[in-house]
Amino acid sequence: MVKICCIGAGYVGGPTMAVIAYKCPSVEVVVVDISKPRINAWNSEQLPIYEPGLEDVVKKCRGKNLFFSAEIEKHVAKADIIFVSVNTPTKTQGLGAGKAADLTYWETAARLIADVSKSAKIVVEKSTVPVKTAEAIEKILTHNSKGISFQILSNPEFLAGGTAINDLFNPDRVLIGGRETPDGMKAVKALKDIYAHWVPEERIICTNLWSAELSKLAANAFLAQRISSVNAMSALCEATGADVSEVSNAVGKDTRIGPKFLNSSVGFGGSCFQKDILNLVYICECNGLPQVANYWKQVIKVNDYQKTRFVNRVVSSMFNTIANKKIAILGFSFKKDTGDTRETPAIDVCRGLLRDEAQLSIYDPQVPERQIRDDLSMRKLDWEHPGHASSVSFSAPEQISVVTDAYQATEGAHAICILTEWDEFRFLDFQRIYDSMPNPAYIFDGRNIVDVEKLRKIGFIVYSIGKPLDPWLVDMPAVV
Ligand SMILES: NC(=O)c1ccc[n+]([C@@H]2O[C@H](COP(=O)([O-])OP(=O)(O)OC[C@H]3O[C@@H](n4cnc5c(N)ncnc54)[C@H](O)[C@@H]3O)[C@@H](O)[C@H]2O)c1
Ligand SMILES: O=c1ccn([C@@H]2O[C@H](COP(=O)(O)OP(=O)(O)O[C@H]3O[C@H](CO)[C@@H](O)[C@H](O)[C@H]3O)[C@@H](O)[C@H]2O)c(=O)[nH]1
Repeated sequence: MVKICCIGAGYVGGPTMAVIAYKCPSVEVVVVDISKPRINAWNSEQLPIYEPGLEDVVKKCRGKNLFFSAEIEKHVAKADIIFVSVNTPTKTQGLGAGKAADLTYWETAARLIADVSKSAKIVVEKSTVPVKTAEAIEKILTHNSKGISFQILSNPEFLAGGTAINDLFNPDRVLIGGRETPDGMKAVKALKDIYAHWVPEERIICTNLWSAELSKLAANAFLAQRISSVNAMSALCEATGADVSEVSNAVGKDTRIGPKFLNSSVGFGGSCFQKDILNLVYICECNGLPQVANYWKQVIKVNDYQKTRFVNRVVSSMFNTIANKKIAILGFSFKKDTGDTRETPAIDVCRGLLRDEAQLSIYDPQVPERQIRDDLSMRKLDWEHPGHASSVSFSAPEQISVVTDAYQATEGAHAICILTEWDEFRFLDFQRIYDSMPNPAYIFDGRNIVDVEKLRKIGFIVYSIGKPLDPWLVDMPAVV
């Protein structure tokens, strides 16, 4: 029986390994983590992450061929294939701070593998890492390994939050990079055989190591660039009377461009896009390519601009003062169907509103109050000026209340900001909400999910990103 061990039981390690176990009953999969609470949660009724379909898959395999354990050394030693799916955040200090990937967790994992291994291993980079990381890992393993053979593969993950299980069941592609030596090719085949249990062969792409590592960063950069492109257009739409949805539709009909990922929004969030682009920028700079670095940096700058533009729109529409006004925040996670708040645009938008002394009443169907409060009070790295002590933090707990339904959040509010596209927000009783709010009652839709005409008929002043402006907003002072 092939034995797989995955180091890192997070958003990627957990779901990915659960699907491998589910699709390959003849393979034993153990997911290990340094966080005991996380492992306990994986072994409980309340899984540590929310993903549609995940619970079902886990329950079908857990205790049969899928195990979660904190005994890292024991399971690493026994495994044939070791996936490393630890976090690779942006470095916050030292060389490359604000851009480079922090590989501390990765290096710790690699050293542990070298220490405890007594037989040949295939080590798979599942985390997103800078190009050439495999070379560094190879050095750590071979210099500490008492002659044991290690093959390093790059097998980046492309799942998206909220659709992880579907993405893993039906991936557009599985990418495997390996050394072009007989042993390297043998290792690639061993991993390919795992995925071949359910992924059609033509969707399993095999490349050299560096192409696989770079393709992951490139894919995220291309995706984020599409969003920044459409968000940049949204500002121009508002200035000219064009409608960004019509523009996206017309542009996306070109088969060379395609319709996906052209939804204008308050900005992209999530743990990957910003981190991976900054990582790419750093790699370009290290390779003497400042023009290429600046090109990609602009994707993040436009994203920051979009969030600031949204906040300024709210403040300027409300006579430049929101001090002590109640503002309802609907949605805090970085997208619907996930409780993940990493880099969610809601953090920056809420902080912007709090700085103008608003009173926020926040509701999200999946994010717990503790998480929201931590996110809003945590110091946040200013990626452009990482050396500054100004990595801003915010703490004014009395300005924030976190509530358990949308009607509670909106009752008595001067304005509503929709920051996540949860389906339930489309079906709210907006007449009831309007009747509970003082006049003028505003809705700022950062996800373009409401029926603007219907809400204007009720009496709301509605702002939708990139849509023709409400007559009320036309003469308000320009934003950023
Ligand atoms: N979240 C996503 O949707 C996504 C998608 C594709 C790729 N990725 C990449 O996958 C990697 C993991 O992301 P994630 O979202 O799962 O992170 P995560 O923070 O949710 O999980 C990482 C886990 O690794 C554990 N860990 C860290 N060091 C360890 C060690 N030495 N030994 C054992 N456990 C250790 C942590 O305790 C944590 O539970 C990152 O490189 C990320 O960029 C993430
Ligand atoms: O048209 C769009 C599409 C997305 N978004 C936003 O973009 C962010 C990221 O969304 P998405 O890409 O769907 O989720 P992630 O979980 O961040 O997934 C991305 O990042 C992962 C981690 O690397 C990759 O594996 C995935 O392929 C890649 O899509 C979210 O805030 C979305 O609301 C938009 O604003 N407009």
